[in-house]
Amino acid sequence: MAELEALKQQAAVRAAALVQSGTRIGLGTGSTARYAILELGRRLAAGELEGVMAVATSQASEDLARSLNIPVEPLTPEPLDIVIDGADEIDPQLNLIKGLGGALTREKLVEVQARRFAVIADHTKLVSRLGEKAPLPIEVVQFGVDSTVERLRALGARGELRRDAGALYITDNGNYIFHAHFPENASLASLERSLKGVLGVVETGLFLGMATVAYVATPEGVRELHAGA
Ligand SMILES: O=C[C@H](O)[C@H](O)[C@H](O)COP(=O)(O)O
Repeated sequence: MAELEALKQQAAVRAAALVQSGTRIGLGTGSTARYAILELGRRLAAGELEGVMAVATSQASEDLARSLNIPVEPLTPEPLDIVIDGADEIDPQLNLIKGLGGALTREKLVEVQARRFAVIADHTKLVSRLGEKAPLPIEVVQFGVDSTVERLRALGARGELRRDAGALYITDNGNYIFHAHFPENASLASLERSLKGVLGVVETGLFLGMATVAYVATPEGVRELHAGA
């Protein structure tokens, strides 16, 4: 476990080194993104970086950034120079499953505006096919959730609403999360289109064609991955 934490940190530090003074950055969410935020805070405090502005993908990341004196602003239509975030699964095309930390909607809203979206992870997140290990988190509105879940099941989804310590998990946006499994042969693009068409679905954790680079830490070092390479 301690070894995986060290790997996450190595990937995060590598990506945080890409951030330059005076740029607009997006801060991801989760245990790996947390290391990147800590490293950015360290670089700012050390005077290696100045004049950066950040947009956070969750309240937790915003709170951490503020505690490190990283200036945080709301998301505006202005592009972000770089966004650094973790992932739950990464396929060879750098398509991702994200959202096991519950932040998928804000993450997608921020990452779609990134000039560069750097994914950071340890090697256990690499898969040959999305859905191999992780469920797909789907954010759904609370009102009428049983009806929305029924519509998801009609599309072939198996799974359950996420619960933490017995209670339904509520996102920063006040919604629930459904953790879904789909048949192995589902095409990712058509699955995404179908899910986005389901009444009651706010957003899915499929991040297709969005990542520009991935830094994946292995016991042999940090690998820099590009789509299809
Ligand atoms: O909602 C959470 C995010 O998508 C995370 O980036 C993702 O779950 C990976 O988190 P971790 O780095 O903790 O494995």
